[in-house]
Amino acid sequence: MIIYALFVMIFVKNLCHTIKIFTLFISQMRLKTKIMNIKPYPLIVFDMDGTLIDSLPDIDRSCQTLLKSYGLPPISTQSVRSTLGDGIKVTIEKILDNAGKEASFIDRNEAIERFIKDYVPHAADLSKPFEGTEEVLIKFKKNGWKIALCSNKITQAAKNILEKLNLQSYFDFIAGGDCFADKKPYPVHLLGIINYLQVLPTKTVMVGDHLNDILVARNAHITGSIFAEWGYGDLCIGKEATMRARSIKDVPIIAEKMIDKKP
Ligand SMILES: O=C(O)COP(=O)(O)O
Repeated sequence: MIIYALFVMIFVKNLCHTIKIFTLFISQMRLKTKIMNIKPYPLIVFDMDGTLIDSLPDIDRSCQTLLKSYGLPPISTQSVRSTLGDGIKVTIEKILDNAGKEASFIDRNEAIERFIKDYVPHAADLSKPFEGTEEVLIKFKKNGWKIALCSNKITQAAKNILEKLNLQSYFDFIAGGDCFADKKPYPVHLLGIINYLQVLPTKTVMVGDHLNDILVARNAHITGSIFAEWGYGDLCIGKEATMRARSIKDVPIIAEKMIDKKP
């Protein structure tokens, strides 16, 4: 009887051990499959304002409408342009901070809401893609690249613009500044896109005209960045980028050179 009980105990112990090994084996197989599923597609990530789209006219119009609604005088388009890059919230704060004493009592949150209400539905009334944008997107698609947008704009505004300009279908993912826990230059914005598309940071290139675009590429440790010299940013930002491009039409050839396309 004792010997029989001993046999049962040994059998149960071995069975538990076997189950443990089997579970470990299954989880390792799952991990291997997940790693193998990461596709070798290269990814090109574009900033929007001043890189793909000349969006300043609509932003400027909504800024002037906002100032007028508070009885404040208009400001120059150049001043509006200098506030771009960190998203709408920062743009409105900067504009009101520069509007003098009369603007100091304006509730910033209410002003941002007022701006969004006017801007989002009209974000593409006057905006146009920079010359060559569509042919560049077609070229990337043909060459087997994934395409994403990484903008500090509100996602809905970015989508409205791409839809109205018939460019939305080229994008595998559109991530505005409200898409992840933080926005450019924080790496979570770009890494969120990379993770969503299941591609590799080492096969990703970021294109942009603002320091945030160059810094997000650096912070996310991707292949590198291309500074958009045709955009709204100061040309000296180009020194911080991996490469520079004079025109959007030069981007595909530069990006191809930056990426090692071997699997
Ligand atoms: O609207 C902004 O301030 C910035 O937008 P962008 O990231 O597309 O340049």
